[in-house]
Amino acid sequence: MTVTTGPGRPSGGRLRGARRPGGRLRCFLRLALPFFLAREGRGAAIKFALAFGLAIGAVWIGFERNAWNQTFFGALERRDAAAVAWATLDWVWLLALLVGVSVQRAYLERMVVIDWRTWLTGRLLDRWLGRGRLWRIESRGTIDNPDQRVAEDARLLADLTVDLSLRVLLDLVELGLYIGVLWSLSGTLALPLPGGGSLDLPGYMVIAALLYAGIANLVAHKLGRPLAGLSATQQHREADFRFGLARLRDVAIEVALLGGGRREAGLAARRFADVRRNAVDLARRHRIYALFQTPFSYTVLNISMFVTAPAYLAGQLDLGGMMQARGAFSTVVASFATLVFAYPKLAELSAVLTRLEAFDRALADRTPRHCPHPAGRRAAADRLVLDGVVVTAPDGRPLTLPVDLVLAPGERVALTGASGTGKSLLIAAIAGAWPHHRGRIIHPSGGWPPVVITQRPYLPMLPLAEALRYPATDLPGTAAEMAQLLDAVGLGRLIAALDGPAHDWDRVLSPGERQRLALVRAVLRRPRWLLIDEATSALDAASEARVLDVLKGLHPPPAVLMAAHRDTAIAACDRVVRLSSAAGIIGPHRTVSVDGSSARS
Ligand SMILES: Nc1ncnc2c1ncn2[C@@H]1O[C@H](COP(=O)(O)OP(=O)(O)OP(=O)(O)O)[C@@H](O)[C@H]1O
Repeated sequence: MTVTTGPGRPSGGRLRGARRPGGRLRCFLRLALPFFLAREGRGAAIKFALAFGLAIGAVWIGFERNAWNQTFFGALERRDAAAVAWATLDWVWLLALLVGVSVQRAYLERMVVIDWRTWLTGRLLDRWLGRGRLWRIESRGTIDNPDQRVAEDARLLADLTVDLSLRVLLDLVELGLYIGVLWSLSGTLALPLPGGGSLDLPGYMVIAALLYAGIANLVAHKLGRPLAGLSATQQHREADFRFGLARLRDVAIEVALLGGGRREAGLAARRFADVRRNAVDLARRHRIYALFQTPFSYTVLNISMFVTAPAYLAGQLDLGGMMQARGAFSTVVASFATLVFAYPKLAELSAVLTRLEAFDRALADRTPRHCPHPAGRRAAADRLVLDGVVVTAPDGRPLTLPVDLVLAPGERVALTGASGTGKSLLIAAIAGAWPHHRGRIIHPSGGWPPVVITQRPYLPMLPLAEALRYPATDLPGTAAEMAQLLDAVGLGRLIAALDGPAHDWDRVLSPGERQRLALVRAVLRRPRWLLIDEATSALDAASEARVLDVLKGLHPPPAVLMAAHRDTAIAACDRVVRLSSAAGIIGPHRTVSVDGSSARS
């Protein structure tokens, strides 16, 4: 037995778009560290190390190709045909090696992305769909499109982190390798001073390369900073647009009957206009960025010529040496200016982490599925007790007046009240799915959690027998029992479909048929506590009578709390609790027995 009390106002309102310093990095570490400690992560780490090793191999080949400049151009300068021919053969061999290494490296890199994404997706799914968080997050409405954060943001995070981390590591290796080469080729430049004399500048090419790349990094940061915010908005609007389209499939029949196709096209076009508007802003910012990045990329080689020319003119380098120094200079600049080339992707990564950070915080909600808090208060007997329970909206606004109720095993109580008085939410609160309530809900010690039948039952796209066992996979109910129950509720024609193919049952069955299947499913679970939310509202009188007969004939009889409007359903219960909305009727709730006498509950 456990007691639940409402947690009061949610703190979820801060989640949308909230940012905290270092939050993105912490969020990344929270997601990444457990992966590398898990078995899958260790396998991926080995693949990453191999990909990195191959990438270093490619750097080494590049290094050899750079040294090849010296050999080839030296031979050319000496007009040594044989040496030129050998150098050409070397070039072919290095190229073949480079192709092999690069292809295998790209493959391993993709495999690491797949492993990382698989683990990440599984973890996000487990956390999102576990402990009743799916509904809690949905009911607060503070996280937009969580489905797309699992599908799209996890994919982007895996892609971008593997790509960027490999790139940064390689840049560091290249930088270390080529700085030494460039330093040794630079020699010492004697800078003439205005008052006569000169200033000796050792390793001047290294200093020039680092200065040049450092300034480029600063400019890249200045110009690229707005890209992160624009990328986040783009991902958000794309997700809204996709969700709107996907939702249309669920309401296709209603849209068709209402003749709403054109209007829906207009609404979708309006959402797409939001996508487009931000995409244009993003494209403009990319253009500004490219106005800097493109000339930077194209001019690195030329600049390297101007920087290395003084050493050639001073006779410190021959032509081959100058060509080698030129290659080394470009590589040092390109590796040190890693920000310039990676900024657009870094901005995208930052946007993804901003979205995942808010999601991650919502997923950190530790409210237990069925017994929020405080646990430990015991009921005197095996009963469900509601003590002054007020159901509230997520913002704390009361939706009902205080409800007192005691439900004993085997009892059947009807919950009535005008539409919108909070019957469904009270049932959800008792079941632990609606955390917004005050007062105490004391759960019974045995047979809890209850089995709940909702007004619009959900049947997963599985073969019918499996859909009837959902969410369990191995209920004790046999095929014969299922068939008997289907027959009892007037759905004998579906017996043949029990082990047939999966269908989208929401589409191929009527609401009344789905309600009857939901009752069969609940009975198969042999409930001790049954919460029913207008589960016969779509049935004709005869079908409803059959369903109520099944309910009354259960042995041992479960305790039933049934939200109902119809007299027939109410008559099947021992007592009635009438609910009034907090905004409507003022006065105490009354428990009324069906024979007409009434008593304070
Ligand atoms: N997520 C929500 N946030 C805020 N208010 C909500 C939310 N869900 C429902 N409500 C409001 O709570 C009130 C009670 O809703 P509920 O569905 O429990 O009524 P009900 O008595 O079951 O109605 P009906 O008999 O029509 O099924 C309604 O006024 C509804 O607008």
